Amino acid sequence: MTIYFYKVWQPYGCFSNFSPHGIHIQSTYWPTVEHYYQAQKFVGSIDAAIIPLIHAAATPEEAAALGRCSTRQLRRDWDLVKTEIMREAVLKKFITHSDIREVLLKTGDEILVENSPTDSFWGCGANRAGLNHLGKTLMSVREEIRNLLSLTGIYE
Ligand SMILES: Nc1nc(O)c(N)c(N[C@@H]2O[C@H](COP(=O)(O)O)[C@@H](O)[C@H]2O)n1
Repeated sequence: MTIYFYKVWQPYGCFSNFSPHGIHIQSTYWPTVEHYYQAQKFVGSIDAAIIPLIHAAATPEEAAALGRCSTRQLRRDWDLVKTEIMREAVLKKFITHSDIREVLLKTGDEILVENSPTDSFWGCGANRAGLNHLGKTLMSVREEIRNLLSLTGIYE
């Protein structure tokens, strides 16, 4: 059975990057993965001044709106690095928060799909044929955590 998720208040909402699960990365605390991901778009760009505003955004929706502003210049390598940046943040989220780690592990080998009607890169898009990179990232993180647990048990 494929598991579809999207909004935080829907089933499996903890898989959304908008879920309220903070992460520490390189000594900085980010309130959600979405805050971190949107801010990384501007590292090293001439519009890097937006980063503290994204960091301070009251909600992930606000962080996303700031990061999606089309008049600002993204870092040049964004398309090359964004999937690895996302993977690092999502892995950190599920290593940090044991309750949602259990939810992820309990999905077994089910296919996970971000059911975004508007995003066919991170999600499946309106026709459900999109690339689903967030779902793929979650499945890869699930596998990595499973392997880490079986080797060391360090997250117990
Ligand atoms: N608009 C919106 N609402 C949500 O609740 C979402 N989960 C998403 N998807 C996330 O948006 C991010 C991609 O943003 P960019 O298009 O690269 O600015 C990514 O975290 C998706 O999972 N969107």
